[in-house]
Amino acid sequence: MNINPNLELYLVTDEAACLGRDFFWVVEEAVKGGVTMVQLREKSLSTRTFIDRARRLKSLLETYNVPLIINDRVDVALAADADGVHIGQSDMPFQMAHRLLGEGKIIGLSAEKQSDVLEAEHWNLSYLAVSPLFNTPTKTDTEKPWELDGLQWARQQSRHPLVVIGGLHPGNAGEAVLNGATGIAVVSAICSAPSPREAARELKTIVQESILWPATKNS
Ligand SMILES: Cc1ncc(COP(=O)(O)OP(=O)(O)O)c(N)n1
Ligand SMILES: Cc1ncsc1CCOP(=O)(O)O
Ligand SMILES: [Mg+2]
Repeated sequence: MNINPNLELYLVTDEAACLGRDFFWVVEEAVKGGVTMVQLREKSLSTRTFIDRARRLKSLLETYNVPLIINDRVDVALAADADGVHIGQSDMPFQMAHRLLGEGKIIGLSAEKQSDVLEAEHWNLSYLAVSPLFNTPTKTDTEKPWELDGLQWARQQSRHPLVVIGGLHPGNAGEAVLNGATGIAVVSAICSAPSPREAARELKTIVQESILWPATKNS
């Protein structure tokens, strides 16, 4: 697996946000709309059910060549032969996760405050998540949102690709990229959309146009 994945549009799953629709249908529609990476984020499943879900998702995503990331759980990532893990500041430390996973796996880390960004310079991350960028009802146990000025600061300080998460939607995705994000991660903007495929398509277009914007603005 390429440990420098395409981060443009990163879907973080939440079955409760799928409005009663089939979880795998929602993810597959999102992938058909242009999602470039998927994180399986499960907070209440048993370990066995988590592994079963991860293995099924892995075989679905393989057919689209889209990497699967497991939230929090290095053991589940190993059991499902996922492409990597996402760890936060209260999860397994980076060095341990890296040692257990070995080379060739994607490792992403959440930065919730300035000292997290500075500390992360020591590690070979695949990406650093600026988390949360904006307030979001999807996750409320967070530090203060970074907002766009905080994102600009993180962009100046960090050598890593930056993913932003928290409150992203079509109305603010472009400004996130223009202020330093390499890509955006979303839960509700895709999982709860009437059409996850169309929502993903719209967000992907915005991100890609914003990446190109400085180069094309005078052409
Ligand atoms: C892409 C991405 N960014 C941030 C998070 C949040 O991780 P964490 O702070 O560990 O919180 P939980 O998601 O585990 O509740 C994430 N999952 N993904
Ligand atoms: C998992 C996570 N980590 C930081 S904010 C968040 C939730 C983002 O959800 P939404 O895209 O619905 O705001
Ligand atoms: Mg976590």
